[in-house]
Amino acid sequence: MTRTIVPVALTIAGSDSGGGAGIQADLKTFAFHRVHGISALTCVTAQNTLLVARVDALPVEAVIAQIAAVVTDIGVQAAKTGMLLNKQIIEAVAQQIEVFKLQHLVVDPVMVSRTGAQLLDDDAVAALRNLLIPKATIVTPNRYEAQLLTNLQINTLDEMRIAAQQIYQMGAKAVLVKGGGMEGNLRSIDIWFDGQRLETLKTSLVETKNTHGTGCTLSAAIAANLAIGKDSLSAVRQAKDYVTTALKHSLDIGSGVGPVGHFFPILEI
Ligand SMILES: Nc1ncnc2c1ncn2[C@@H]1O[C@H](COP(=O)(O)OP(=O)(O)OP(=O)(O)O)[C@@H](O)[C@H]1O
Ligand SMILES: Cc1ncc(COP(=O)(O)O)c(N)n1
Repeated sequence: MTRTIVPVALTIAGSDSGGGAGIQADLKTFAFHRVHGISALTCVTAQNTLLVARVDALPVEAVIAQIAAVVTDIGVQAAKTGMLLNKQIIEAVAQQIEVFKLQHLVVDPVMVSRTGAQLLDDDAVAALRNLLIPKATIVTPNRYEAQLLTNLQINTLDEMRIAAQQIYQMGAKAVLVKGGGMEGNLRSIDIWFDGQRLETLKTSLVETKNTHGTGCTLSAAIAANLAIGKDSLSAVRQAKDYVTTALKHSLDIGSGVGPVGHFFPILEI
């Protein structure tokens, strides 16, 4: 029997019981890209389209064991981090990335949910900045996260550009400052900086309130594209197109902020 060769991507993130963000969004996104998804769960949220009712962290040892189990046996072409919740988990994840020399790493510095809940402890921001961002192939802060990382106020495209350049100095190979949390037309514009190229990436603006999971979906799609072998900027451009399509097919479920439609309708790649 011949072995099927399939690209593999790892997500290290939290569970969203509502199925719109976190591990659930990541695995759907990997599957859409025909990449086999493997996962290490960091925490379990009781969450819906309205709120995050509760968060339970997994023991650090459980996070370490999951990463070790999948990486040592299955192997991985690209990885992403999402909700890491606390300093201890960030330290353990950073260490595992080093031990297993994980390449093609997308760091999504998840801090607050679309419904306003805090998803990262206050004392964990420094650990994220010092331990994880320097290991990132691409780091993908949204407006709020970029503000917290840089201590800048970000209201304009130029301020997004300045933030991207400052975050680049923290050691990531490339930075994508996302515009979803900006006002008006800036919502569909992201800024890319890799030390040389400062690019403005723009897609059509989708008018929908159902934007839950856009950031998780984007970083997972970037990781999937890296696992397939695309270069970083092409991986980001194609991932952004995928998120735009998923937003156009977002799901009006629940009574709050619904999720993007990862598969609806089933789209051709
Ligand atoms: N209304 C929109 N129309 C088109 N693109 C959008 C819209 N809102 C967000 N995006 C795009 O979605 C991607 C994710 O950006 P966003 O700033 O929403 O991330 P985020 O805040 O981390 O998401 P999350 O909701 O998962 O926390 C970016 O490429 C952004 O440009
Ligand atoms: C487990 C988990 N991970 C990430 C997010 C951020 O996504 P959003 O900002 O769309 O709520 C979330 N709400 N839950």
